[in-house]
This record gives sequence, structure tokens and C-alpha cells, in this order.
Amino acid sequence: AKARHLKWEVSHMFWSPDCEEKVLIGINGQFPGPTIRAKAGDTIVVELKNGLHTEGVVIHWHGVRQIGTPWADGTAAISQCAINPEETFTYRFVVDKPGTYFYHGHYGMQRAAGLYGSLIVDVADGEEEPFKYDGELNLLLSDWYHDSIYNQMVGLSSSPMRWIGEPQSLLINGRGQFNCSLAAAHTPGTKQCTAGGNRHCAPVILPVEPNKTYRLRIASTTSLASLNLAIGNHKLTVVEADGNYVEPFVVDDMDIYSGDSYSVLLTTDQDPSSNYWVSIGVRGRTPKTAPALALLNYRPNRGFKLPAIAPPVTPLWNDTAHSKAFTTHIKARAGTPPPPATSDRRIELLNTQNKLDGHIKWSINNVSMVLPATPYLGSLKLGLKTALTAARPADTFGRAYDVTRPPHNPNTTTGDNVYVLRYNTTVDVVLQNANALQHNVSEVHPWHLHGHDFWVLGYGEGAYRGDAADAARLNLVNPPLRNTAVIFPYGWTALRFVADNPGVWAFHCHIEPHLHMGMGVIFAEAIDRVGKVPKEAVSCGATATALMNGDHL
Ligand SMILES: O=C1O[C@H]([C@@H](O)CO)C(O)=C1O
Repeated sequence: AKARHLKWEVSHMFWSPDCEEKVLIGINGQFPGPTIRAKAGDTIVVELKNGLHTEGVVIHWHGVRQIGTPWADGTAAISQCAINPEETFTYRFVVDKPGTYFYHGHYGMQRAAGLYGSLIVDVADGEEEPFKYDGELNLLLSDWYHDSIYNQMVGLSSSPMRWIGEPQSLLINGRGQFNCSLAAAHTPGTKQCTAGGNRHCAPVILPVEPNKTYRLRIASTTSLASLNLAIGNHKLTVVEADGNYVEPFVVDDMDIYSGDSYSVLLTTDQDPSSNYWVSIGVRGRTPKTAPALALLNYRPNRGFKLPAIAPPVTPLWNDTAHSKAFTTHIKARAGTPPPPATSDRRIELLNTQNKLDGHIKWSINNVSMVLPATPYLGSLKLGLKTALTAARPADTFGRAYDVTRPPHNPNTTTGDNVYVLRYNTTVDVVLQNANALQHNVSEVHPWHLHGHDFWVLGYGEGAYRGDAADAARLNLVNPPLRNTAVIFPYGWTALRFVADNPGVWAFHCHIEPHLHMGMGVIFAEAIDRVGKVPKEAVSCGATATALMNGDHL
């Protein structure tokens, strides 16, 4: 194992990811940010200089468990203070597990401003992947809005709320096509995109050799869109999810929710005289965004030789049976550690959309999360009385709530939504979906847990009751280990994890506007066992005052 030292500067830049110029946040003059490649066991050291002259920044390493380094998790107001303009903060952490990960901003809606990149961890020297491949391709997926994140943030916090709407385009490795299509010949009414050149929006060409097997790494950092990937004429064998090996299974297309990552194997066993479409479409919400296209380029064909056939058609956005069939097919690969047979605590979290004096918010057990001025890791480590004031949030929403209808009382409250977990306890979380404010609407929400993988024990329809029928739906044999799990419309999803990683961990909907609207909770886990916290990570707010008055972390 080795230490990999990176020097990054974050700054605002003009860029044209879908050929429309706007201001975004880049790293070292690049968008998307540099790909980090490491081996399991390596230490990653990122000296991050904040070149945003008028706002703070942090970076979250999505999927990295930060065991022993909770101050490196990169969540503003939770694990650290935002890094001030012109300041440099050093992230230093171990990537303990091989897998397909990514990193992204976690302050305000900076992720939506393009602050993201790939983080790929190979097996350690001497270790082997449980599958063979000849080459590798990497797809970092995102959606793209022409509105600035300032317009979006102010709109979401306005009364009446201005929703961000559906994205203008979808990006593959930061590249997209707005107002034109690579497959215009097959999509009447669209203009053909031109190719080539080093423009920021030049179409992605993925070069492959015939009769080889490739590992396709895929991750989604979309603000809103749930995506579906299909590659013309090729089947995909799913082998990894969120850095955990899964029982291999073959699909024609696959869903990828915001926060998900996968590896699939693809064999180039098709007619080598052609190229093939890579097609990324929207599911889960009425699509108003053209699919993103890229080219699987069988060498030695010209990269931009267009396939003669039309791109694969994305499955219907509201075919939830199709969505569930894919998601429930994912099982842990043989040899994956099973979950503990029982849990010490069950926390049932009801997701509702509510009103708060004219604003629209998302709430958990009727509390919409508000983040503190002083990051929790410092204030809780110091035991400051101001860290947590009101009562702790409820572990259940009761059995009377009717998930099939808009909230009877649309009003909600705000709070810290901090759940205190005891060290090494096994925690069950049941995420319960419900009808939104609007009749007959229940939206898909992908929830992401920091600091842990959880076992996804199972899914159910309607309201969770915790009865024998619900218990019978749980898989304790080979549930997949993940860090992101989706709740389907009107349904529930049951997760289990062990609170074995002292720290303060966000657990939230990975849809950027929903987190901004309060859709999340915080796990304050075994704070008494957190090691020495570097004061440069948490020295702001009440913690700074306490340190100046002689307190010690
Ligand atoms: O939070 C949201 O707000 C809109 C709609 O509910 C109100 O405009 C939408 O689709 C969301 O997911």
C-alpha cells in the first residue's frame, strides 16, 4: 500500500458541457475533476485549496467508509467546517475496499455545479477480482441544468417554491448534447450534432477491440434524474454494486439512481464492422430530457462512424415493475458476510413532502432537517450543550399514517434529525415512502449512507407494519451490501448496518434539491470513541470559541 498525494485547486470556470456555456466548479482547471485511481489499502492525501473567492467548499468521498477518519468525510456542518476561500485543507484517508466510487461537493448545491469526479480503487497487490476482463471503461453519469445553483437554491427556498424542473441534458463523463442528437437520423425533428474537436461537449467515444471482455464502471452523481443504461446489441453482466461484489446476472438494460455505482462486464461479440450506441435515458420521473448518447467504437472503425440502427429505447419511466425487477435481482456474491440475524434498534423513517409557512419541504417523521452553524463532529466531541437542544427525533411514525394520500396535515416542523447510535449496535432502518403533496404522486428517492455499507434486507408495498408478513419479506441469506438504496413509490425499503464506525454520518436522499429541502437525518455514532479530531477540521462556530477558551478536542 502507498500514499497518493494530490494537490487540487477548486475554482469557478466557464465551461460548455452540453455546448451551452455556463459557470461551473472545476478542479485544477478540469471538469469533471481528475480521476483518482488507487489500490485497496492505499492512503489518499488531497491538499485541497479553495479557489472559490466568495464561498466555502468541502469534498465528500462517496462510498469510502472513513474508518477512523470521520473528519475526512467531507460534509459541511457535519464532519467539518467549510474550507474558507484561499485556505487549504488536507484530506487524508485510507481507501480500505476495492470498488467503483466517486467524489463530489457536499456544501449547499455545489455538487450540482459540477464539483465531482471518479474514484476507482483496484484490488490490493496480490489480490484478485472474482471475474476476468481484458480492458476497462469508466462512465461517470450526471444531469445538467443551465440555471445556476444560486437560482436553484433561492428558488427552492422561496415562497411559493420554484422547483428546479427537469434537467436540460444528461452528461457522460461531463459531456452532453443539448438541442442536437448524435442519432438525429432516427429521432425526427432533431438536428444532427457535429462530432470531434476538443470541444467540452465532443461526444464520448469508447474504443474497444472485438472479441474482448470489458469491465464498464458506472456511477451516477445526478442532481435529480434516475437513469437507465443500455448498449445497442450488447448484454451486460452486473458484477459489482457500490464497491461490493454481487451474484452476477445478465440484463439488457439497467437502472442507475443518483449515488449508485456499478460494474458490468460487456463482451464485444457483435459484428465488428459497426459501432454501437451507448444510451442513457431518464426513468422514475416523466422524462423531459433527451437521452445521452455515446459510441462503443469497435476498432479499427472510425470513432464517429454512426451505427446504422436506432439507439436502444429507454424502458417506460413509470414501469415500476421493470425497475423493481432489476433492483430486487441484486444479491450479494457468495462469500459476502451476511447481516447479523437480529438488530438492537429499528428506526422507521417516513418520507413526506410538506409545507412550512408557504415553503415546500421534505420531512422525515414530520421533521425537516436543518443543518447547524457549528459542525456536529466538533461540538459533539467537545460535548457542547448547544450541539443538540430539542428532543431526539422519533424512531417511528406510528401506524395511523395513510401513505396512499397527501398528508392530512401538510404542515411540518424543522429540527436537527440527529439520531444517537451506541457503538457496535445493529441498527435497522426502514425507509417509508408516501404520497407527495400532490394527489396520486409518490416519487422515487435514492438514500445514501455515509461512513458505512448497509445490507438491503428487502422491499415492501404500502405502509410498513413490522408484522410477520413484513418480516417474511426480509432476506437475511444474501442481501446485497450497498451505500445507496432506493425507495419505490408508496413502498418501503429495509436496511441493516452495524454502528461500528465512530463519527457523525449523514444519511439522506441523494437528490440534491431534496437534501436542500430537508430530506435527511444524521447518525451521531459512538462519539466517545472518536479519536483525536484535527482542530483545523472543526475550528469554527461554537467549537472555535470553546478551543479559544482552552477546551481540547
Ligand atoms: O420536491 C419536489 O417539488 C416538485 C413538486 O412536488 C412541487 O413543485 C417535485 O417534483 C419534487 O420532487
